[in-house]
Amino acid sequence: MKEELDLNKGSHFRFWDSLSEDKKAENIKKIQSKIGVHSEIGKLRKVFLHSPGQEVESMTPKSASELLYNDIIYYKNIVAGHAQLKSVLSLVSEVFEVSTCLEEILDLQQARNELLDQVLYYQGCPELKFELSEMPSDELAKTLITGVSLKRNSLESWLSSKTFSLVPLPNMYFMRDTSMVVGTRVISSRMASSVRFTESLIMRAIYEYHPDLTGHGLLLDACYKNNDPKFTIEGGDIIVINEDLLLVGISERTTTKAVDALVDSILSARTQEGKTEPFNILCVILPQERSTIHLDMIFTVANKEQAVVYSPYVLGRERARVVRIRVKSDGDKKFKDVEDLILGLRSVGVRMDPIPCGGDNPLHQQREQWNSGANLFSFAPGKVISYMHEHTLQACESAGFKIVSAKDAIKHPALLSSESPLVVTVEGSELSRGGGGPRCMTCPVLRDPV
Ligand SMILES: NC(=[NH2+])NCCC[C@H](N)C(=O)O
Repeated sequence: MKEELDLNKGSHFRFWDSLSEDKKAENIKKIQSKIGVHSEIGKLRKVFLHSPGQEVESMTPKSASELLYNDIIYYKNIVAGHAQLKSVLSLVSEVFEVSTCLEEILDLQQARNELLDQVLYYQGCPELKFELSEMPSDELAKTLITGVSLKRNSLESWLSSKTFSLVPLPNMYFMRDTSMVVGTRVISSRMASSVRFTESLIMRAIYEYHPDLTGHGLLLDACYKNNDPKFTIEGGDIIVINEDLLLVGISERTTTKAVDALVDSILSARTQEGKTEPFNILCVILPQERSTIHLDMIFTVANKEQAVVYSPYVLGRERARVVRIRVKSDGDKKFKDVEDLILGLRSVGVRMDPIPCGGDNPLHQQREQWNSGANLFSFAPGKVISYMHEHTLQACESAGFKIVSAKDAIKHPALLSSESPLVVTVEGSELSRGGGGPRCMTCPVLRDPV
């Protein structure tokens, strides 16, 4: 961001920085009931979702790829699939709709003012400030997500190739990427693509001001570190295995620079919390391809010792390189290449048996992975939500999971508390064309310990 605007004036986070170490530790205890994610599978208590709206229809075939979509998609066709996801999650957890939280913080004058300044400055349309600040909060929240068309009221705008002054946010329903809770703190993402930057500003403001969430420090404030294109980090690349182990994708979206900074932030957060045991990060160097934008496109945890994987990049000859970083509390770091992700996990005491996305046939593997078949979301140990991919579901069944459709689960919620591992399937043929699956659409805020 350019220099003139003081983006660090956010009151809560600045206040946090000024606290003594003892006060920070006290606050961390208080916030533990509000936010906390120490695994991928702990019983879900709070989760962010965004039910997609008209913003998804803002793109044309020409702009789709720039807006990070595989194709244009139709709002009507994705509503049902997303509603199934939301209904299932509402049966097991509190669901925060982002637009509602946004609306609520926009009632606070300071939050409204700061967020508007940041978004309009970043999008290069400060002239909209007056018009937008006069809007009621619900209308403003909607406008920030669906955008404002360019008014053709000058020669410059008449001849402009732009369609919008304030660009819409069609990727907003991929909640996973723009912020994340790791342990008891938040990482505010720095998006690799500018078309998603406003989303991360919105999420940062929500964590800063929303009464149900505020009260913690930021683990990494990457959102504001936006002068350096080599410093980007997105939630789809961060997988929390346990309190002492993270998996990180080094990808088109998450850079080594950002991960180095993350390691240092975790180290200082752990020091504040009085933790003395070493922690590990397994870094998976992903191929820079459209279908592997994030680590969670090739690996998601489905149960205590089971993960759905895209075998070619996790286990096969083309497998991704994996580097283990072991960090001691005195700051000593050891780097080591490990054989593959599964063995890397073993090397730090975690067993994960792979369930192959698409089964064993390379054709099915490629087709189902492309449509986010390896991207499952766990709402409790052994309870996952997946799109309907025939061969992946068969592989899950062989690995001991029962399959239940979201429709049936919504009609008979008792199905969700079955003893056996469960895959709940949602209709995703159209949603997946936005480029992600159930894990990408969810951002857990609070989970029980496993
Ligand atoms: N965690 C994920 N895999 N997210 C998928 C995000 C898809 C979105 N269209 C993007 O490219 O940013």
